[in-house]
Amino acid sequence: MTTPDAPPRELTVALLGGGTVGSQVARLLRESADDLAARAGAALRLTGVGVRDAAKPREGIAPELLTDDLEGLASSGADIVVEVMGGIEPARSLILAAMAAGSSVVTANKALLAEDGGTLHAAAEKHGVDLYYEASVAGAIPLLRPLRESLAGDKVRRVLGIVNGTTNFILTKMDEDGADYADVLAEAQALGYAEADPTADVEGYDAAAKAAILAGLAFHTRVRGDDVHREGITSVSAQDVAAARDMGFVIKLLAVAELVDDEKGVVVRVHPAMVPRTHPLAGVRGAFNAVFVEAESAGDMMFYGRGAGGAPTASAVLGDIVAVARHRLAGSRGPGESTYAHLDVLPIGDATTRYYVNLDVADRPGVLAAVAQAFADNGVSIQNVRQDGHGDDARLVVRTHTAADSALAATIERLRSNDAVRNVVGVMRVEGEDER
Ligand SMILES: NC(=O)C1=CN([C@@H]2O[C@H](COP(=O)(O)OP(=O)(O)OC[C@H]3O[C@@H](n4cnc5c(N)ncnc54)[C@H](O)[C@@H]3O)[C@@H](O)[C@H]2O)C=CC1
Ligand SMILES: N[C@@H](CC=O)C(=O)O
Ligand code: NA
Repeated sequence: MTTPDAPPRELTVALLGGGTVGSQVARLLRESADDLAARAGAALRLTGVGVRDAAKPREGIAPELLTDDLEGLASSGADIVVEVMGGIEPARSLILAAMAAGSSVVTANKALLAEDGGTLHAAAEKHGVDLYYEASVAGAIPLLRPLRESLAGDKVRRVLGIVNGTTNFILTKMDEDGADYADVLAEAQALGYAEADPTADVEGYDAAAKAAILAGLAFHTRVRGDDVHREGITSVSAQDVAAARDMGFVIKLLAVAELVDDEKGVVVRVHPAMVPRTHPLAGVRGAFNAVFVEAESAGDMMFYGRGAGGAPTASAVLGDIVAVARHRLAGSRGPGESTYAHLDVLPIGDATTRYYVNLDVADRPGVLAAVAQAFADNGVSIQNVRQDGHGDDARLVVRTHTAADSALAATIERLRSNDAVRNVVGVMRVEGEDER
């Protein structure tokens, strides 16, 4: 390959964070310097890497670049400040200080964007700088720019997918190897997929933050992480995984954001769901992510790729750095926040989906009819029932047609109060059956 002519200018880059992602960003800035300069239109010079312990050597980062003075680095007036440290504070203050000093910001921090993205966007607007965050959702996969730019002329109705690599890695190993949850989590941590506190992954907070960001971009409204209905995977047992497998399903942690109520509101939810093994999401294994976007004119689209890990995430960060660099050279900015739609974020009860309900019931006449009545009285239509007797008890597995979450919740409450229902063994939403 020929080496391009030396670019006429230099832009400075300050890096806040030198961990899994930051170290890969530093490596790519160094190893791909010539290509990046040719693409951006200026050389990109790394001026410093902010870390907790600047005395600790980091492979691939020159020791003189390391600093624990993150405030000084953030407000140094670098052309681009890259925040890959994570957490709410001091990341938020450092980003705001960087913008006040005239720097454009690239961040991978979904927790912060979902908590207080409005403040960051307002500051970017005020100071006339860019705020880019492709790495914050679905790692390497180009997803936010397509939503923010390519689909700006369409109307998105639904976004559904797997957006957390750690939990998908865990669920895949549980499904394929019958692996133990704790061992798999440790492996995901060692591979650099998990958050600093992996509770964020396994309890669904990370996916909820990403769902909030996706919903905001897809529907031009503001959604915060706290608005998202969230259930993690900690209550998914090996038995649940095996039962799903027996029925031809796989359990995935899904993030769903959809327009509801005649498009007056949105429901945004993160929870484990059973997906048919024939569905494309079932084949998304390990730390890969996949997101379906349903838009009015475009129809259905699927975005697939690596959702976690140092190098894949750094790829998305570098893409943003080049975009932001081009804007600075042109004296322009990318698109700002678009929240003109002001949609209500509605409760989970307004969501509609199918369900799988697993019950232990007394094996005596009339029980099946009573169970069916509980569903019927709450307007939940049964798709099929499987009954296996064992001793005095019977196991009933009920699959429903599409129903409101509130109706299903009322049905379960009614079943729990029925003496003949000894135990509600499992309740799980079923997604992706319609496409079969
Ligand atoms: N690891 C991954 O696969 C992905 C991570 N992200 C996001 O990227 C960001 C960074 O993630 P990782 O690199 O995995 O984290 P990490 O824990 O490996 O690295 C964090 C870095 O920031 C520094 N840091 C953190 N808090 C600091 C403080 N208060 N003062 C000084 N230095 C501090 C640490 O010293 C370390 O160098 C997070 O926002 C994470 O959510 C996004 C997509 C994927
Ligand atoms: N912990 C996250 C990292 C990427 O966003 C995940 O597992 O997906
Ligand atoms: Na992405």
